[in-house]
Amino acid sequence: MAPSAISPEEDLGTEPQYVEFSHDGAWGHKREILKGARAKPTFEELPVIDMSGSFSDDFETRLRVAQDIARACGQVGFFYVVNHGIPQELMDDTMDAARLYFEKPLDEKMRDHIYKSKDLRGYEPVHGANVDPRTKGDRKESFLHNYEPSCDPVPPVLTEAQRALSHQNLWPEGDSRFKDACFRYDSRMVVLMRKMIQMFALGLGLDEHHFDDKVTHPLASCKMIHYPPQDPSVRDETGIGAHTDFVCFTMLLQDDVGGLEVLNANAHWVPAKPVKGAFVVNVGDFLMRLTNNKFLSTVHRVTNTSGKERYSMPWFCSFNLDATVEVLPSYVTAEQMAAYEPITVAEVTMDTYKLTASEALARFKDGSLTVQEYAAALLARIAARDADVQAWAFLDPAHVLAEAARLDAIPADARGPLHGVAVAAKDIFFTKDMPTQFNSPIYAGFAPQLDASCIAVLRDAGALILGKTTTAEFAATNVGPKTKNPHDPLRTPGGSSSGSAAAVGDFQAPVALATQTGGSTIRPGSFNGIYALKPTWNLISREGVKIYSVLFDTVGLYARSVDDLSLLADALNIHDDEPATDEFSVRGARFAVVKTMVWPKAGPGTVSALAAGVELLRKHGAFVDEIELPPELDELPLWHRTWLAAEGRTSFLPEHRMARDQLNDFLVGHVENSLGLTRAAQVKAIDSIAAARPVVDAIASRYAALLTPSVVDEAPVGTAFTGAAVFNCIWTALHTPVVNVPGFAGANGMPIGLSLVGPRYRDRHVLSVAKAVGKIFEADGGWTRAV
Ligand SMILES: O=C(O)CCC(=O)C(=O)O
Ligand SMILES: [Fe+2]
Repeated sequence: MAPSAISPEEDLGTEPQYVEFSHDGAWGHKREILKGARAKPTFEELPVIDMSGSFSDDFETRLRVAQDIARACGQVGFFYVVNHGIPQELMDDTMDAARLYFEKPLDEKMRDHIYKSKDLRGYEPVHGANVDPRTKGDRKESFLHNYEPSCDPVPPVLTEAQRALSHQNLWPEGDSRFKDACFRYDSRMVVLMRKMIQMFALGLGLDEHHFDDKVTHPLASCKMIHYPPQDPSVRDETGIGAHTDFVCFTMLLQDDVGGLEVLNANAHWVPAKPVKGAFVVNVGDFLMRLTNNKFLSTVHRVTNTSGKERYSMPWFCSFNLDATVEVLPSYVTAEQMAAYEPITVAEVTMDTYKLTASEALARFKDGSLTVQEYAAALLARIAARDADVQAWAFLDPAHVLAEAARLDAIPADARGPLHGVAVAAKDIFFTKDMPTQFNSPIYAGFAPQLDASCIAVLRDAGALILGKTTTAEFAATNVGPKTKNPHDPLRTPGGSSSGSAAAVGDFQAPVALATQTGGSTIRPGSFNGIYALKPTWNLISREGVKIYSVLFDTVGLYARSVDDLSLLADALNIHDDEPATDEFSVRGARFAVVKTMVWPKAGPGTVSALAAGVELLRKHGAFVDEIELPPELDELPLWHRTWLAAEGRTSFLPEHRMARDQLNDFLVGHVENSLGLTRAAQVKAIDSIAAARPVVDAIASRYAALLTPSVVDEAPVGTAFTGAAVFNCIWTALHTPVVNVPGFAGANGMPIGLSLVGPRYRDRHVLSVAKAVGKIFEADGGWTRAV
């Protein structure tokens, strides 16, 4: 059957039919269409409530209005209010301001795009939103701004914390008339909102002022909407898909065109016909929560088949961002327990981009977040930070949102274990839907139509591949791409997985794919203050990843929590022989600190981080031995370098032949064997490494993990040089699993991590150790994440 967003009650057969809608921010709720004998008593029109009595000095008069409102909220969830005190002229002027705004050329409006604002304020073009995932998007453009305390006739006094929470608007540049018009309207609407809240309180049997202190600086926003006419024969497009409003309640101003429809209990659509001078008021999800479902957050939609342009302006009302929404005690009974946990407005509306992958996944599962909302929050974060961080080699927001809509449309029981988890991929992993260019001019515009093996596995598990992140050329040089360290834009994020580490460190993606041939996963992990896993070599397939060294290249992972690394490890089928314990205990465990043969290179930051790490482990009841690797392994770094040159000589031959002048000198040197290395020396190097592996495995097996530096020091200043990999290439050559654990700080406050190392194929064990150790290092290591 062709998808249909319009009039689902047509073609009713004997099978039950449903209307689907989005509720509490998630699509997939449904209500059965009931006809004839099965129909329940329900509303067929929306009540009109005269507000004039609410302004009376007489309590009984106010109470009567409040009771009318409460009745409407309980039976319909929608009503008109007239005599509300907002002058008609002000309504008309604000509508005119909206019309004028939408008449501007698209490219001008796109300068105000919501993705340029961290709080998703500003302009959203036609099809930018897609409430009903069966359609190609909402046929509407809108401009969203929130009420600003400065236009409040009762200006709130905000604490520092409240100011930090508040949402920032994005106003069109050089258009103060538009902004002034919005402020004039808001300064009256916020007063009406407070009056309405008092009526709700009274109607709910509470003191009239019960909620007053929750609306002193409310989260209130005004969305100006323009619905261009839609073609009635186009079935996969609608004005706005069926939904309930997320907020406490909405006060909607609409023009005389019509098109808003409200779903009654029989799943029939009742038109909310335009009534001159009236607001259409509807209950939102928060008010439904407060009243333990007594007030109805009613489903509604807009289809504009009038042939005319339609304009509307919902004013969305919620409590203060730091106010708690909890079920009113008077609505909890022995028969009816509280249906909702207490939650602050901020918790439900903000900082979605900060969720870890595991947290986001839990919210997709409980239906409180859609992948589309999550993707939009990440895109907004990216838009707000991209000029400073520049982590992306390729990112197409429209494609990300389309993918998110596709994922939202998957029925709950068919969703994968990584459903909706957003993954950033270093631009050396092939992606079938995005270019893959290795930061090499030779491959400009290159777009293999195939996913790298691990991308295919992640996608199959339901991951949302966000985009491609910057890399050093072919992930094979120390020359940084454009990317800056999110903790200090004057410093390198490290390399070669520069963009992946910076994106995760900057909350632009919860997790990312990296690779390591020398120190390309662990070093940026340390520089950006995140967890990094370099698994046992070839545990994650490298098929579809540009090759530097077959024997060293290792696919790695980034996250801001060990749980997220484990989540990815599950999806990538990474398992030890013996299942790792969930609750590894540092107390009583034995660690070995290994300074390694390159310790003289350690800077003051790493010297003190390692000392602090040892002290913290001991303080928490661990035994820490100080050990040395056997002296016959002293040449490991040299062997690594020698063998790498052998493989580089092979790997970059095509580029050398095709475009030598566009290839980095270091890689040209590989192909031309500029170091004059003999094959005999290279064979000896790799054989010596191979012989060292079981030796080091045996040492590592005696301990919970080896503790060793991740870096020389904090990220150096400048972005041209990505830093030294001396502390990493040893473990890359040895193929051992390594986890960078953040928590320490250098002389300039930049993050420094330490590496935990285990024997080969004990990756899950090392992760479980890293989880326990990470808690300690993050709590007391001296560095806290603040970007
Ligand atoms: O435009 C309308 O009439 C309704 C808009 C709406 O429901 C919304 O933006 O939530
Ligand atoms: Fe709505």
